[in-house]
Amino acid sequence: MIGKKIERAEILMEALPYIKEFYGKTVVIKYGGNAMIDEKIKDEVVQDIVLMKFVGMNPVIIHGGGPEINKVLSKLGKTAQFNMGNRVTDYETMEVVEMVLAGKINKNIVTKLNKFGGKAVGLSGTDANLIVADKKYIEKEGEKVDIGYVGNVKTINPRMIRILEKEGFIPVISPVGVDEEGKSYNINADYVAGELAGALGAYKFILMTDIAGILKDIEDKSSIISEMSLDDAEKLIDSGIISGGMLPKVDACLTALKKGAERVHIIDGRVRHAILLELFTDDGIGTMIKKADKED
Ligand SMILES: Nc1ncnc2c1ncn2[C@@H]1O[C@H](COP(=O)(O)OP(=O)(O)O)[C@@H](O)[C@H]1O
Ligand SMILES: CC(=O)N[C@@H](CCC(=O)OP(=O)(O)O)C(=O)O
Repeated sequence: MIGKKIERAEILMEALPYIKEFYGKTVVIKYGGNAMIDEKIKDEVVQDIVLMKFVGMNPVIIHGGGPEINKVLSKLGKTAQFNMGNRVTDYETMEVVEMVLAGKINKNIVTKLNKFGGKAVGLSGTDANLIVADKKYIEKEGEKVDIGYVGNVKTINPRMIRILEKEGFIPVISPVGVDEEGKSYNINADYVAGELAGALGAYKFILMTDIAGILKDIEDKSSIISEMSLDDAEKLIDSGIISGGMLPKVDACLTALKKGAERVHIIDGRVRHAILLELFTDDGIGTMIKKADKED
């Protein structure tokens, strides 16, 4: 299978015609917790990202870490609870979320990028007010449900990202937002990534998860849809084919496209060299969503 044996150098040979097209362009990569299965795969992912930087692209990483948060909560005797894809976040949970995301996971990715020759800087939404948030409520049967310290992205202030990009750094961002009073909020990393990709006008927005892409039939891996328009994606949501954990992802993709990103891709981050294969091979490995059918 493509992706199993092919090595970075071979992919790069295929990538050569694309490299000029990507030069100086921002590529936002959402690295989901379920795609971070082991240190070896993580090492390979970060090496591919360093390579992207070396050939002139500007990768910006926004990471998740849901499974790791669950692990720490369970050690503290707390049960993880979700409502419409959002973790119900009381004060103690918020402290854990911030420690795990902005502390453990962020620093793990930054350290790896630096170890493999990149210059990475870790940020959370509180740094330079990068992600300004307000409290999110869930609407259920006409009622507003309070789910604690969970935020909506209100504004993205991308100035710090631009400064870091210009100086050759790779920004690594945790999905923690801050409000005007300095209160921290937990935000689903897919949503933050979509808003960030939109605000940065990303040339590519890549979501790395633990499934091949958008499937017509969730039981059948071969039913992957390799390309679709924004309208197609909205129809698949309405028909219920896109559901569960895929919903916030596709929502994030649509936000990114509507707010300024050019192309979005959903890929299986556990596949070796998944990002390079998606960007630099004609067929790609996942699902690409673009604004309209007419575009090339
Ligand atoms: N049409 C679809 N195609 C692919 N996956 C889907 C679809 N509809 C629902 N899903 C579900 O979405 C899940 C991906 O979301 P999730 O597990 O929350 O990812 P992550 O942890 O990376 O944020 C898949 O594992 C699958 O169960
Ligand atoms: C509000 C909310 O649900 N926040 C998420 C933030 C982390 C995340 O999104 O991580 P993944 O990308 O690995 O799922 C959480 O607490 O799990």
